Amino acid sequence: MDEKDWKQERERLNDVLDVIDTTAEKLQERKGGIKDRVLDLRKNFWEDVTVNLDEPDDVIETQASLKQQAELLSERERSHGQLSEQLKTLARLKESPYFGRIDFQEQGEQGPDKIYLGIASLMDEQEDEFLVYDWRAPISSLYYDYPPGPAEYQTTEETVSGDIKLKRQYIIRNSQLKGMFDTGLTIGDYLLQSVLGNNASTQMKSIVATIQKEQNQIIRNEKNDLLIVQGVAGSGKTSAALQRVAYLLYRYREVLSSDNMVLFSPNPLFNSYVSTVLPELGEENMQQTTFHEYLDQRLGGRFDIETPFAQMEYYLSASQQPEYETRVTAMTFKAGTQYKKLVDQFIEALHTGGVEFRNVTFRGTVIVDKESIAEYFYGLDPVMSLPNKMEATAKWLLKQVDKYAKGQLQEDWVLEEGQLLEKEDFLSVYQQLQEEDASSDDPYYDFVREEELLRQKVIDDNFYPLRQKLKRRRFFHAEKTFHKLFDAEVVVDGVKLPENWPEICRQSLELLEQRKLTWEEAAPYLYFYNRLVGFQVNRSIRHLFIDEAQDYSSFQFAYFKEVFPSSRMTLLGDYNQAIYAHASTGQTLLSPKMGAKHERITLTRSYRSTRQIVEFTKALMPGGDIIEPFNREGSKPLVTEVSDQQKLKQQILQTIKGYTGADHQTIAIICKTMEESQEAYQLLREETEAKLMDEETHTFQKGLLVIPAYLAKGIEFDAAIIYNASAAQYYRELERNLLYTACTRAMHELAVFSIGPMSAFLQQLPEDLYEKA
Ligand SMILES: Nc1ncnc2c1ncn2[C@@H]1O[C@H](COP(=O)(O)OP(=O)(O)OP(=O)(O)O)[C@@H](O)[C@H]1O
Repeated sequence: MDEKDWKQERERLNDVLDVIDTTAEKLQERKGGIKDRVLDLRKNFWEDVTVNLDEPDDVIETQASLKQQAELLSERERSHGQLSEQLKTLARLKESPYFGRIDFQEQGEQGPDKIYLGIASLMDEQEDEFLVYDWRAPISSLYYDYPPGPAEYQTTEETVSGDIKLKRQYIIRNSQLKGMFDTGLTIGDYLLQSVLGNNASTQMKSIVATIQKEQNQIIRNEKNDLLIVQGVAGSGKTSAALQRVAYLLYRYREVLSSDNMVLFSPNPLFNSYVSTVLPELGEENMQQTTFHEYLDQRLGGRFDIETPFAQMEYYLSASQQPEYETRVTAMTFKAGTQYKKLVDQFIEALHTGGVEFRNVTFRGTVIVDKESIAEYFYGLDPVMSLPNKMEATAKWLLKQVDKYAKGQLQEDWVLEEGQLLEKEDFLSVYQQLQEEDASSDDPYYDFVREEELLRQKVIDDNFYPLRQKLKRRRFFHAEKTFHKLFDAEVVVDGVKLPENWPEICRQSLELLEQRKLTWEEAAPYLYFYNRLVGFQVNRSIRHLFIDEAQDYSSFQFAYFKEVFPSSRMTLLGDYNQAIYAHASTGQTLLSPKMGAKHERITLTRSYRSTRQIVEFTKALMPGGDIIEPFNREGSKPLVTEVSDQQKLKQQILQTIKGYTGADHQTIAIICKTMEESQEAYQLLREETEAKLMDEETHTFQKGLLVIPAYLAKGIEFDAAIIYNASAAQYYRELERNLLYTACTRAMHELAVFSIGPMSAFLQQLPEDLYEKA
């Protein structure tokens, strides 16, 4: 690239910056004008409305006038809001107007078009030419998908073919052109190198300038309702998912908003970690939640729901406890399709009998007893669905309650309670009397009518909670009905039950009776409950994203499909990072055998860690040879065996010192469990400023952190220290995955310690992959 190129590019950049400035000035002026008008409108709102309530026609006219005025005001307020958004985007563009360019010669056209790509589009002052194209525009996909040479892109109407003559990248910071280079096949290894070489951040960054071709396939994917992404650790799954949200918001901006999208993420810490990416791109964040939060909203009032982390903690550290094996088998079995089949069969059987009902009582008197409810329920047309039967029964019961309530009107207690009503209630009775125009000349009539109204008020108030309960289907006992699933006499047809099913049943009942819902039972129970009363279907969600999808069970997935029937789904995950007990059977949502019709994209390139760290971590996994490191050099991981905890402490302190000296700003000591994290924290707290991260931690900070591996999921650190990767700690297959997950959090440095002999997973690694201390 010669001086002439630099001169031209600098001049162009200055021209674009001028346009940004003038556009911003114009918008600012318009915004000021609108603001004045909004203030005026608010001030004079009532003066500009004709208020006349004399005749019915006048009332209608007044209403129309009010509506018109309110619409005008909100329309102005909206344009004011939109202008503010546009100004924010311009401010972001000014900082760095574009990051790439392609010169594209369309077939049959003369001379190539210069297409500059940025985070938003910008037009020239005459508004007839794009100075910058939004990275999500159809033509921009050329930049991500092709090296120079023949290329094509898809618009909504057609495929446009041509030739890319040039592909160039820019580094523009603070409105200054700091660097540029022409690239070949991949989008500048150089730029990617420099981005990936930076220190880890406590917030995820947008990757629009360096999206890789295979990631672009995920971002712009529109073919299937179900997209499954299996990507190795650090391959950019989460990054691609977030850019995909931004892309969809752009592509369907007329019909889709951030409220129509939801991301299920592994933990609240992760939620805050990714929360800045979309705002950085000028988009609002989608809804974000965790599955536990979601279940807790639905069932939290009735049960104490175990968190997935508590389940994991139990799985990893309670092996000495009685009944451990039973519980672990339950974790696996209840996550799978066989258990779903069992629950489905159980629900089917409830069509003919088995639902437990409650007496409907009022002040200790049974209005309708449970036997009569059962008789009514099971007397309904057998072809009706269970939710319809529930609805019909609720209606019938409400009628019975109404009848009973009428009968109570003249009872003494009603009058007695009437005396205790609040002043406001008397006032409202009085007002009602006046409205009825009943305050006749006959004082006796007034007296009688007043008492009647007071009695009615007492009855309404007293029966309100009961009516609400009936509407919420509390006339049947969901929990007791569910307990029957674990009764010996449940008939199962074609379900492969685990050998220790009787023990599982006993344990399940014990837990349920204490109102404890284990993590493996939570989704099945909610599914069961909804099959009885009807699913609260959410049709407003159009796109559902599930990150770390390998951690969800097929039962949970089945639940998602019921609740979000109108939603497209993107599942992203890595089966090598499956760490929950149910994955021990080898089946996860990402397994190639997934039944539903779907498209599958596999990412094998790992961007997060240095080549040396990737070579080390890939060797930990069977089949890991498909993992390709991105070429970024660093030092080999360090593996150290020590004899006891005091030696471990010395070594870790020394390693931390080295890392801090090398300017690494986020250093994580990753432990197997929370229990071990507490131990590590106690060991180091006096000599360091370590912070302990737990389930309750919602934001992640710089510095030295002590964290269990399952909370570090999805997050990355400049340097990772594995606290104790000993043979005693990591030996089961899922612990291999846990160790892999922990090690793959490191971007630049990795140190693995072990008290006593190291885990067999490490022992089998070729020795040239690490330095041994
Ligand atoms: N195209 C890219 N350009 C720049 N950085 C990238 C790109 N793709 C991925 N990265 C970086 O690689 C790191 C890993 O990305 P991300 O967290 O999205 O991966 P992941 O597949 O979700 O990882 P894991 O499964 O290990 O949690 C991040 O720092 C991300 O910014």
